[in-house]
Amino acid sequence: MTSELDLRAVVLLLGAIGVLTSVVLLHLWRQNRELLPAAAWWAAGPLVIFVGTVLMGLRGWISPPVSIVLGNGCIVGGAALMYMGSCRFWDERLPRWPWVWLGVTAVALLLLSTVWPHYPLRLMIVPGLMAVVQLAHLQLVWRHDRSSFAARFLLGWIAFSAVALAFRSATAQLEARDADLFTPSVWQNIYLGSYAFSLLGEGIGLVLLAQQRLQQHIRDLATHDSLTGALTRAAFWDAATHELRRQQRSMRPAALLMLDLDHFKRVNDTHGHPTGDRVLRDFAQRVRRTLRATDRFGRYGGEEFVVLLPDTEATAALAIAERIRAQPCAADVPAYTVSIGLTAVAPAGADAPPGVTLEAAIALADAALYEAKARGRDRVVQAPTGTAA
Ligand SMILES: Nc1nc2c(ncn2[C@@H]2O[C@H](COP(=O)(O)OP(=O)(O)OP(=O)(O)O)[C@@H](O)[C@H]2O)c(=O)[nH]1
Repeated sequence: MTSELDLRAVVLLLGAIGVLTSVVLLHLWRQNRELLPAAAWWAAGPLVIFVGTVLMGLRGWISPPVSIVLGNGCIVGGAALMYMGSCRFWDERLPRWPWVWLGVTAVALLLLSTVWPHYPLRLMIVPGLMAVVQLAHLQLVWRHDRSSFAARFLLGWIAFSAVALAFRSATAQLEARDADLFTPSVWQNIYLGSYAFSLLGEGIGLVLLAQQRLQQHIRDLATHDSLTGALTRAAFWDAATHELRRQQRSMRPAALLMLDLDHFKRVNDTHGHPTGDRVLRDFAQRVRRTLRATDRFGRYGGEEFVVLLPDTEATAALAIAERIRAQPCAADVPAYTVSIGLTAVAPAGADAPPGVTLEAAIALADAALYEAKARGRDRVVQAPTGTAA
C-alpha cells in the first residue's frame, strides 16, 4: 500500500481540487458581491492552498525555504482565509493578534527546520496549526448554524479534517528525522487522502452555505417590502391567516392593529418623496423595535401598516399600540404622527364568536382607525369588543 500512491501527484491533485472549488466560489462572489463578500475570502483560500501545493510539489527543484516555508505557509494561510471568510459571512470580527503570533512562531520554526532538518517537528507544526484553524472554524460555524443541511455538511467535513490533521500532528514523532513529505508511509497516504477529500467537502459545504443565503435573500425579496422591510400584503395575509387559525385552535387571544401615518401626503408635498420614504422607513423601525419576534408586521399599502399580535389580550395590545404611537421619531426626519385602530381577536367562547376571520378582524381594526382619524388623529382607538362576528 505504501508504494502504490505517488504522493507528489496526490499533493498536486489536492491543489487542483482547491482550484476547482475556488472557481465556483469566485463565480458566486462575482455574481453577488454585495450579498456574499465572504465568498471572495472563501475563494482565495483554496487558491492559496493550490500555490502551496505547487511549491511543495516542486520540492527538490526549488530552494527549501521557498518550498518548505512558503509552501507550508500558503497551505496554513489558505485554511485561515477560509476561516476568515466564514467570519465575514456571519459578520464577526476577523481574528487578530493571537493568530499573527501563532503564524510568526510557525514561520520561525519552519525557517529553522530548513537549516536544521527535522521532519517530525515540521509535521507537528503544520498539521497542528491547521488543526487549530479548523477547530476555530468549526466552533464559528457551530455557533451560527447547526440546523441547516449546508452547515451540517460543512461542520462534518471541517471536523473530519480537524481530526485527520490533529492525528497527523500527534503521530509526527513516528517519522524519521530525515524523511520528507513524499516519503511513502501508510499514515502519509491516509493523511493526504483525507485532506484532499476534506478540502473538496469543505468547498462544497461553503458553496451550499452561500447558495442557502442567496435562496433566503430571494425568499425575503418575494415576501418583504423593499422600502420598509415589512411583510408584503400577500405575505402578511398568509402568515396572519395561519397564525390566527392556530390561536383559535388553542383558544388563545390575539389582537390586530391597523396603523396609518397622519397627513402623509403633506410630508411628501412639503419635503419631497425621498423624505417621505425615509419617514416610512423610520416608522417601520419604530414598530419593529416595539414588537416581539412572534408578532407579524406587514405593509398593507402606501402609508398603511398592519400588525398581528398573537397571545395578546386587548389591554396589552392597547399598551403596545400606545408605545408605538408615542415613540419619538428619528432626528433626521420631519416630525410625524400615527393613528392606530385596534381590535381584539379573542378566542372562541370569550369576547368574540368562533371563527373570526382575518378579513373581519381587519375590517374592525380599519373602522377603529377611521374613528381615530375622525377624532383628530395621533391616537389609538379600540373597536368595541363582541362585534367580530
Ligand atoms: N414617499 C412615499 N409616499 C407614498 C408611498 N406610498 C404612498 N405614498 C403617499 O402617501 C400619501 C397618502 O395620502 P392620503 O391617502 O391622502 O393620506 P394622508 O395624507 O396620510 O392623510 P390621512 O391618512 O387622512 O391622515 C399619498 O400622497 C401617496 O402618494 C411611498 O412608498 N413613499
